[in-house]
Amino acid sequence: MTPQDGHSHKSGFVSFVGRPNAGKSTLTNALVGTKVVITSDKPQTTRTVVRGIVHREDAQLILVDTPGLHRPRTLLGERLNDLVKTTLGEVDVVAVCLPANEKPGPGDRFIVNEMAKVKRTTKVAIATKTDLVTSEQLGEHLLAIQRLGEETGTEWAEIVPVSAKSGDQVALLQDLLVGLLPEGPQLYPDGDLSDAPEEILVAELIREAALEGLRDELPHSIAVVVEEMGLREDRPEDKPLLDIHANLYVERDSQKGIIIGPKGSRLKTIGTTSRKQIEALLGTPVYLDLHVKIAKDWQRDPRQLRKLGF
Ligand SMILES: Nc1nc2c(ncn2[C@@H]2O[C@H](COP(=O)(O)OP(=O)(O)OP(=O)(O)O)[C@@H](O)[C@H]2O)c(=O)[nH]1
Repeated sequence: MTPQDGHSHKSGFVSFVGRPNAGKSTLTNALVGTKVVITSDKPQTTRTVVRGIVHREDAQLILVDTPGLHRPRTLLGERLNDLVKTTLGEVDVVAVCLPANEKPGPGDRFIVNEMAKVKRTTKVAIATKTDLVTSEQLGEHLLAIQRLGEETGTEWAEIVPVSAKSGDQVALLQDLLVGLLPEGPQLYPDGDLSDAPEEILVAELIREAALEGLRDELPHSIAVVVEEMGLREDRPEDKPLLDIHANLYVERDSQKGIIIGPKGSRLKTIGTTSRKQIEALLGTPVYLDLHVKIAKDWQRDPRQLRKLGF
């Protein structure tokens, strides 16, 4: 955190939100550039998925995904909404992408409203795709963004116009985002990371359903791993079915009994509840095959922890 040469190092998490096609992925790639890692399944917490990491001498900027916010209309119930809010609360900066060639609409307002509810996270507005508009139109757009902030009670730390396509202002945006991060050490080593964000979200939804109504130390003893996930073959195109095989790990036999419940009733509820949420999140009917297993004292065993995704 305080290297000998006196320069501070910053690190932190930034989440790009915005409705579909707002330009989040393109901007992520533009920021991350070619020399660094894109997409990984390494969760900061169990709720966030790393999309890309910007490695700099002075900072590490970790771009993470916010599940749920992309598809507000298919969200089911409050739990998924809570999931979104928790995720936004866990990052340092949340940046909403608002394409310059479209007027901010109800979808944008929904997202900015959700952002406004999360007090501690710094909020940034990014006007994307600036190459598609004239400077006059861009001026209008920036004013509209400012108004959207005022109307929703959102305080923008920055409003930044950028074109990921032409590269215009991308470096400036990177500097501004780094400037908003707290001091901190490098959090991720360089290296290849694979992409499995949906498995992690699915595991998290199952874990949440399993935690419902549990008290004391048991919640910390639960981990969920999605072993397999794939569309079932031989299904008609308009009737897809997603097969998910997942294991729910507990530490002790007695905990297994609690999770399963009388005649399997609790496990059944966990399966039904989480299946509905997964279907809402992924937009596909799901067949969920869920098993409870014992991983003895997994919290104290680094190898097991790694296997369980921690
Ligand atoms: N002209 C122009 N087009 C862009 C720019 N950024 C993104 N696009 C285009 O806009 C479309 C959507 O971009 P994405 O980056 O996939 O948007 P997204 O927000 O990640 O979309 P979802 O994954 O659906 O949430 C693509 O066709 C991009 O090529 C830009 O700076 N300028």
